[in-house]
Parts: sequence; C-alpha cells; structure tokens
Amino acid sequence: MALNGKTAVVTGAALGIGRAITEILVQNGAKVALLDVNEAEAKALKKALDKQYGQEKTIVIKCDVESEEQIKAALQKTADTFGGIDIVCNNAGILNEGEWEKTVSINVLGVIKVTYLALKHMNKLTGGRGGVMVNTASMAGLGPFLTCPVYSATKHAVVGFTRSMALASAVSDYGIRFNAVCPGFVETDLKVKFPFKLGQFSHLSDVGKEMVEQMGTIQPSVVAECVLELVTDETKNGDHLLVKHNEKSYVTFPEVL
Ligand SMILES: NC(=O)C1=CN([C@@H]2O[C@H](COP(=O)(O)OP(=O)(O)OC[C@H]3O[C@@H](n4cnc5c(N)ncnc54)[C@H](O)[C@@H]3O)[C@@H](O)[C@H]2O)C=CC1
Ligand SMILES: CCCCCC(=O)/C=C/C=C\C/C=C\C/C=C\CCCC(=O)O
Repeated sequence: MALNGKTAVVTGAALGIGRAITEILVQNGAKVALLDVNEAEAKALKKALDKQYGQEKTIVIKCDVESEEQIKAALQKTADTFGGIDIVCNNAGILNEGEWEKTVSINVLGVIKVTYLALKHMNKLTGGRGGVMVNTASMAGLGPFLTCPVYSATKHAVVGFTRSMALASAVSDYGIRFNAVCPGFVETDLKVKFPFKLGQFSHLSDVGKEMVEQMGTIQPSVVAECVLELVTDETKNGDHLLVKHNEKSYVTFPEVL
C-alpha cells in the first residue's frame, strides 16, 4: 500500500511513539490528522512538519479518546478536510496503576471507540474505501508485567481485540486490515513517569528499572518503522510485530480456536 494520497488518523500524536508514527507517515506521503489531548504539543509538531512538507499535509484536532463525541467530530473533520480516511493508528495510551479505571478507559475503551467510529468511514460495505488500522499494544500485552497488572491487562485486551477484528473484517469483507505493534521499553515520557505511576505497586519500581537495564530500550522511530511496515504490507492482517532492543519478530499465537 503506497501512502501517497492516503489519509491517516493518529491518536496520541503529539509526543513519543505517536509523534514518530506521525512523522514517518507524513515522510512517506500520507496526510495526517494529529489527535491528542495535548493541543500545544500537537501544534508544535505540526509547525515543524509544515516547514518540511507544507501546511496542507497535517491537521491538529484536540481530541480525548475517552469522549465518543470528540472522536466522532475529529473523524468527520478529518474526512471533510482530506476526503476520507484510509489509515487509523490507535496509539494514545497511559500507564497509571493508581488511576487504573482511567487506564482501562483510555487504553481499552478508547481503542474500541475510535475503531468502531472509524469503521463507519472506512468500511467498504458502507461506502468507505477500506484501509488499515494499527494499534499500539505492548510486550506487556503478550505476557505479564508484574509492576503494572492493569496496564498489562489493557494491552492484552488490545491484542485480543485486534486479532478478533482482523478475522471479523476478513470474513465480513470490510476491506480493512487490523494489526498491532508490541514494543518493549521505549524512550518516551511514559517511561520517564513510570516510577510515579505505579500506585499500590510502587514498591516494585526497582524491578521495572532492572528489567529496563537487562532488556535495553527502543527509540520511538524504530517503533514507527514497524507501524509503517504493518500499514504498507498488504499481506498483514491480524499480525503483531514484537519490537525489542535491536530485534523485531512477528508473534506466533497458540492455535486454541
Ligand atoms: N513507552 C513505552 O515504553 C511503551 C509504550 N507503549 C504504548 O505506546 C503508546 C504511546 O505511548 P508513549 O509514546 O510511550 O507515551 P507518551 O506519554 O510519551 O505519549 C502519549 C501521547 O498520548 C496522548 N494522550 C494521552 N491520553 C490521551 C487521551 N485520552 N486522548 C488522546 N491523547 C491522549 C498524550 O497527550 C501524549 O501525546 C501507548 O499506548 C503506550 O501504552 C507500548 C510499549 C512500550
Ligand atoms: C516487558 C514489558 C514491557 C512493557 C513496555 C510498556 O508497555 C511500558 C513500559 C513503561 C515503562 C518502563 C518501565 C520501567 C522504566 C524504568 C525506569 C524508568 C526510569 C526513568 C527514566 O529515566 O527513563
């Protein structure tokens, strides 16, 4: 799938992994709607991209993925501005074991809300052009992350949702592929704030630090390259790309169903 002439929506686009995803999509020719609660940082990113690629390549839309109303309006504005939606990157996410209900709300309900509302624009059966959605899960969605049980549960949910949507879409002929990226520790604000977001598990903070020392870290741009692969490779549907320090591999799941 070539990105020239395609339109993408990236949630949590202002910082970290979302910022890198936005940059790589624009570099490769897509027009991108930057959705984020942090409008100031999103605007700063747009300004930088405007200089290199021109103002018409991006729009910033303040959008909280907890709000169906805001998501609906953001997707409509994207479609009206760019003439449709081809790519959705469900990337917005938090790690906060103290505010674990909010973590579930953003990481799970946010992904589901954006997906279902974007389907209405993209589904070939309802007049859309088809396309691809790539969700930012985590290595913590493939196995336990003892310092953050709720965060890990939300990422397992994203993996299960992505795999199931991929099958539902293929069987229903929606013309939309669903994939996920599962990174280890990435150098972003989320990682920096980690020791202060552990709630009742703050006594395990050093375990997280030791894991980082053993496993190493990943730059956001490396994760973005993996997202680009999942967007452009049309053979990928229901696929999960595990990204480790200096290594990436597609996940093989046990055949239970
Ligand atoms: N940093 C890491 O080590 C890893 C992060 N991830 C996942 O990657 C995704 C991005 O995380 P990072 O870039 O590390 O975090 P970050 O904290 O650097 O950036 C997150 C972005 O999402 C935005 N955001 C937060 N809540 C939002 C909401 N309700 N609606 C819209 N935007 C919202 C923030 O304003 C920010 O721009 C998350 O889903 C995270 O779980 C996955 C694996 C590893
Ligand atoms: C094996 C599970 C990988 C999970 C990756 C993920 O989704 C989120 C990771 C979040 C935080 C990173 C964990 C520990 C960080 C440890 C120390 C941070 C010190 C602050 C700093 O300077 O970076």
